[in-house]
Amino acid sequence: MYDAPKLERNVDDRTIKFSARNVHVFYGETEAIKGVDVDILDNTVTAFIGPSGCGKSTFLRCLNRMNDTIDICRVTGDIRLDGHDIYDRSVDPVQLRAKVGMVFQKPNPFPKSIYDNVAYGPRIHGLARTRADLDAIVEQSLRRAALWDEAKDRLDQPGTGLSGGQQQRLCIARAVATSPEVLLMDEPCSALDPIATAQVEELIDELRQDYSVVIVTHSMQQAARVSQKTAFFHLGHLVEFGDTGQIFTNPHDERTESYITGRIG
Ligand SMILES: Nc1ncnc2c1ncn2[C@@H]1O[C@H](COP(=O)(O)OP(=O)(O)OP(=O)(O)O)[C@@H](O)[C@H]1O
Repeated sequence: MYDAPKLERNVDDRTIKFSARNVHVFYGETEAIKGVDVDILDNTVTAFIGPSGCGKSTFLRCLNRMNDTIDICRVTGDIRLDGHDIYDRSVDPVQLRAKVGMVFQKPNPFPKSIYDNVAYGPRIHGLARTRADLDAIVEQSLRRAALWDEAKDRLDQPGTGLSGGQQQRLCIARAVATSPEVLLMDEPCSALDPIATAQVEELIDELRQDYSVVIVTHSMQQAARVSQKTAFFHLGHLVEFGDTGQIFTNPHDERTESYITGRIG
């Protein structure tokens, strides 16, 4: 069983960041996402939950076109970011991914210094005119990722030399360095110990002041702790989407109830 979630999360009329309609995803002939409609709000943490293989990561990857990198994967339907079709031919997926950053399950810093890990995105996107600009972006990003104090005296040391939790915060700093509007997180704590997990969860709560955050998690406790909105996926369908408190205490669909009470999944 899970701990009762906090109920009131100030979910008001925030602006819609992503709007997805009738999204289907196929891997070859296999349909992994079967007609998903959802609106994802700004300044909100949205959790994607559901049993293994239900399509959470697949749908998450639609939001920054990471599925484009999988040859056999085909996405249909309409996904808009701030009203603009992200699958329009004029959209450059590299630019899109700067706006819609991603943090993966396993911390994956580049084999470079801490500084260069964070500076990488701003350099390739030409976001800094001078070294001082770049220094400022690196410092601000590390501060946002709650890593500055631990990293400031070792910026020239390899990112891979940090602890697992620090590496994940470095990956978050790297993602925020390109001034994204949305952060996608695919089980960002699954490789972390409980203390590092708590730090990253606290950080996620802070990040929503500036970003729309979407997190895939296997942990219902984590979804209840960090999110304001929860989407329950099952067999490629988005079965239920609503305020996190409602989903966990008063689910409307039987399948959601079965999952959160541990009967399926
Ligand atoms: N690269 C791929 N090629 C072929 N099939 C894939 C690929 N990635 C995912 N799938 C299939 O798509 C379906 C959804 O997988 P997905 O990883 O999105 O689910 P998930 O809910 O994120 O699962 P988990 O919680 O186990 O990570 C599964 O049946 C999976 O086998």
